[in-house]
Amino acid sequence: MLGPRNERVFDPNASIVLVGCRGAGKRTLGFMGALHLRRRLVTEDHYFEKLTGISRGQFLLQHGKDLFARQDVEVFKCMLDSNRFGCIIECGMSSLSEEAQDALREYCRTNPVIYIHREREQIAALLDATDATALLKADEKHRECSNFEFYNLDDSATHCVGTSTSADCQQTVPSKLLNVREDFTKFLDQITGRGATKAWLESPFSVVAIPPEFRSYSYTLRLRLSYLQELDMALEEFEASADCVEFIIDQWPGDVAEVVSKQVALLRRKLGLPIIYHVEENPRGQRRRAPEEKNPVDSDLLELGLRLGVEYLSVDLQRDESLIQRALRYKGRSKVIGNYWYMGFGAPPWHDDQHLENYRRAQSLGCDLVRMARFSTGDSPVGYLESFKKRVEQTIPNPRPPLVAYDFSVLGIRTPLQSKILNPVKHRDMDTDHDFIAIINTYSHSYGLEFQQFLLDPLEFYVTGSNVSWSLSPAMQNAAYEFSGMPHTFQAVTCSTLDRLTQICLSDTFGGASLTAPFKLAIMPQLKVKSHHATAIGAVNVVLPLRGKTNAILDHANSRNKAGAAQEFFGDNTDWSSIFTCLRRAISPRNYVQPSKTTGLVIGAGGMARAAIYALIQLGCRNIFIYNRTVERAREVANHFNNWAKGQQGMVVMAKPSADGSQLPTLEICRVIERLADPWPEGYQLPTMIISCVPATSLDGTPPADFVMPEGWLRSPTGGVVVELAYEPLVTPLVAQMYAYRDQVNPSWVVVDGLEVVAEMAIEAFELMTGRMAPKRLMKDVCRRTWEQQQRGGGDGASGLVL
Ligand SMILES: O=C1C[C@@](O)(C(=O)O)C[C@@H](O)[C@@H]1O
Repeated sequence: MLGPRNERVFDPNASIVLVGCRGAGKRTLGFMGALHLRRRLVTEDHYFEKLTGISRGQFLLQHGKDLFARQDVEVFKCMLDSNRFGCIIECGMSSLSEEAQDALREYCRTNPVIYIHREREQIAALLDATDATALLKADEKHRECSNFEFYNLDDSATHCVGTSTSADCQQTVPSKLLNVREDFTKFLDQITGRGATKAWLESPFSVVAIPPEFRSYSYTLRLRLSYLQELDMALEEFEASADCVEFIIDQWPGDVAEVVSKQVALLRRKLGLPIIYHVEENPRGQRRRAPEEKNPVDSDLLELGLRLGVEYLSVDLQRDESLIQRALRYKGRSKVIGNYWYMGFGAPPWHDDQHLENYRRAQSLGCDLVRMARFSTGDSPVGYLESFKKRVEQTIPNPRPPLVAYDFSVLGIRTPLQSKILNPVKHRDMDTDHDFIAIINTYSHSYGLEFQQFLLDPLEFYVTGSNVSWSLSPAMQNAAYEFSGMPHTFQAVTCSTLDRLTQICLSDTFGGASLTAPFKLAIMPQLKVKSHHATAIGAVNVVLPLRGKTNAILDHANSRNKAGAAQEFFGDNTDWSSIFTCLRRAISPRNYVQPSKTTGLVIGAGGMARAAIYALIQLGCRNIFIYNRTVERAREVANHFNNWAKGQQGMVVMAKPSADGSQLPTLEICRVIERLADPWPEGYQLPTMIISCVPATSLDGTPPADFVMPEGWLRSPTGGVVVELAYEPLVTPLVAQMYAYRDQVNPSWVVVDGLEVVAEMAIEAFELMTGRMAPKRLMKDVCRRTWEQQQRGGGDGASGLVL
């Protein structure tokens, strides 16, 4: 039997509609979404005024309630109709009327309509107490006239970006909406289908570029709703414990849709992993349900998962046909995993034709993956499963969905080596009675086994350059290897000749290296492949060997963590991306980049300054100023990027203010400021993003760069972000100045210190070099602790070989 047509794949540019109660956060999300997808934001209020010439309030006053209601619905329909593509449409209260809801239902056939909701108490607190209950009741109707939903999780906690000491959380980000933006933009990428392609194009060796089912080994962290409901541990503790998380719904609380939506939102935010959404048919410890009861409930729950835009929906193919068909019809951009579970005694052995038949059926239904698990009493030697997988490959034509297959017993999955992908694992602190399949296997244990069985190899990684003995990278990387069950080593090697570096790289056990001066530029000609970012900047700081058997990038990416001869190398630049990440994280919504207005300032003209300029360009900033003591060097850097910009499509032609105030078009995106005593250039906004790329202490006997900002340049009324790259000392003159300025003049400034940036660099380098998700919190913590030890003169910090 063939699967049904997928009814929820829309034109990638189809306008996205946001509906929901007042106070749910539609306007803010609409604004974020429009910026992210570079679309026009259409709001109902504004559209009403555009069409009628007066505001809704005025219309109501002038024409009375009935005429207003009529007009409102007409405007609403017209708004949807005339903005079918390229917009984010924020609906106001009109979406509560029946006629508007009919129009939305119709719109759902061609466009995503997202129901935005959040904690009911929060909405109620924002509403007038008299109408709160009625409004919230009416709001539930939005579920029936939308095809997606987004749970807008509270983001009111303050966040530490970088801290001078980890305890005091000095640099609190003023923006409360940091996480919301991250959550919502990822959600939009998922439902529009641009996420995977974007990740792959941006950085093919990044962790997110390869979906878990196409990685050489991948693991699924199994988390049950019943377990999560009782959890007394922060979800963050589960970070980097797998490649994806399987959320298993194994109980049905009264307000199940709310509970499930919230849990999905929490998992997304705290773990940042793709979600497999599974609805268990017969959960252990729960009462047995009759088919008439469980089929409609579970079918609705499956649809809820799809509405929440989960990456994978897990559907049991032994269940009711209409439930399966409904899930497939509604799947949208989610991938469907078709399951066959043989849970009890008497499961057919792997050489039984039944399994092949099952696989064929899953394939013809259009499942994206097939998962088969059978209860084993020791009746089926491991070789049988291997033969079955070979049979699938030999007898079933392509495209064959990836296969996940394993045996399990009363002790859980028999061996994590049985299935290469989506191996079930649990968290190390989870009691064994919480999951009957994962039971004892954790990610690090399972991944470690791949090395013990020689399927993967211990490798050597380095940070190298002429002055690396104080690098914090060895401590961070070695902690991350240990966490992930990898027997790799990472060391600092002081060396300054290319010959010596090449010797290191050509070793069969070379895994990759972080580079510092003098190699960032010198190594460029030796690299077979470079990321386009590295080419644009003209420098690399991470190299890794290419050991794939073919030229395919996927092959090279999946050959990481394996030894062998390598003649070719890949180079990337994580200096820019870590500055980018830190800026993006710290910028407040009021300072979101507006290409024609926002200005950035970079201090310095070395390799890091280039990376900082590139980060600003990638954030959309087109007015970048450079200040450097040696003006000539600043000019060279500005010329480099202005020339580069000429060759780029889509660089906005900017308006340059002329002496008489008129605007002249120009492609110049970088300009040099010659003197600190100069006033901020006329016609340009004051900078809201400032990155200092000069060492605070001198390494070579020249006087230290004790840079501080001229007060006149700091007058941005909305504040901004200052990123300091130096961390010796951590509180540089600039950081000290900004703390004082924030306390005394404008609290809207955010300061990101050098340790935050260097930890981010190490995190990104780890992910590029190993292809595994980094334990970010652990690495950040080790970074600060090691730095503190070094300050106290502890021996553990400074290390490394001199070659
Ligand atoms: O600046 C840094 C930090 C670093 O030198 C380190 O010690 O971790 C590694 C470099 O690749 C990076 O550019």
